Amino acid sequence: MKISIYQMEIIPGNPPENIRKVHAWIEKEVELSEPDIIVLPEMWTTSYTLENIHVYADDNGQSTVPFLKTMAKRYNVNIIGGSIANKVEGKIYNTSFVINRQGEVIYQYDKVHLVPMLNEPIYLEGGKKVPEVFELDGIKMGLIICYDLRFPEIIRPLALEGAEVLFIVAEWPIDRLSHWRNIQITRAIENQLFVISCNNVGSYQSVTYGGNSMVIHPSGVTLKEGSTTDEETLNISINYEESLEIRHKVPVFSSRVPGLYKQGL
Ligand SMILES: NC(=O)CCC(=O)C(=O)O
Repeated sequence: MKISIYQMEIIPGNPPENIRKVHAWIEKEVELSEPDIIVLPEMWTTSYTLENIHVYADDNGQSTVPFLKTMAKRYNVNIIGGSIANKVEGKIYNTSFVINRQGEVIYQYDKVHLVPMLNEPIYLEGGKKVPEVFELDGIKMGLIICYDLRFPEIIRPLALEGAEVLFIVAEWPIDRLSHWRNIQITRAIENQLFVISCNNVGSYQSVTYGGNSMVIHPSGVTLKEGSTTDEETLNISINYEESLEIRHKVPVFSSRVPGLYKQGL
């Protein structure tokens, strides 16, 4: 499975220009690398321009989703569509869309945990459903959005339901880069799955975003990592079945004692 990750410098508050930028990147990337999956960052049409997000938000994804569907179908590629500010019935969600090679939206997720450090709860509405497993090319996967990474309770069920790959789309600030890197490695090890993340670079107002998009093997080894400051593309080919080998060697899942664990906390 070949994956291309766009560690993008997002133009703040300019959805049409960001769509043009992603369009050009996809065209070039498909020709160069022929990926099976491409991955975009969180809030890639606007960045965290939250004071004006009601102006920039996409109404029910109607500008962004048809664009992503066209790209997927035209280039025969699956798309983990980062996330966008998505206005639904007057509320704005941080929503991710997953599109298959046929150009169909096969999964949609509204970010559940809104990040107080970026004032997200003031401007956005949290999702009401935890992430679920979806399939691309017959492989089970999960997807979370940035701050969700700090909540292992929504990631474990994905692994228990068979996800072998976890995508993280993010706009993670440079100030907490060590958390970003270390928690991802921990999630890969504890859940014995591939972690594939896409962060942005660049700054908006006083926040600088820290890149370091990552691909982590289920053993915890970092296979690929972006720079902290530069817009770039990460290309990697993974064999998702290696997660099964790791699960066989260190059988964490069969050692679990769920009957003893506290529910609902
Ligand atoms: N965009 C985000 O959710 C940022 C998360 C963050 O800054 C943190 O968890 O720290």
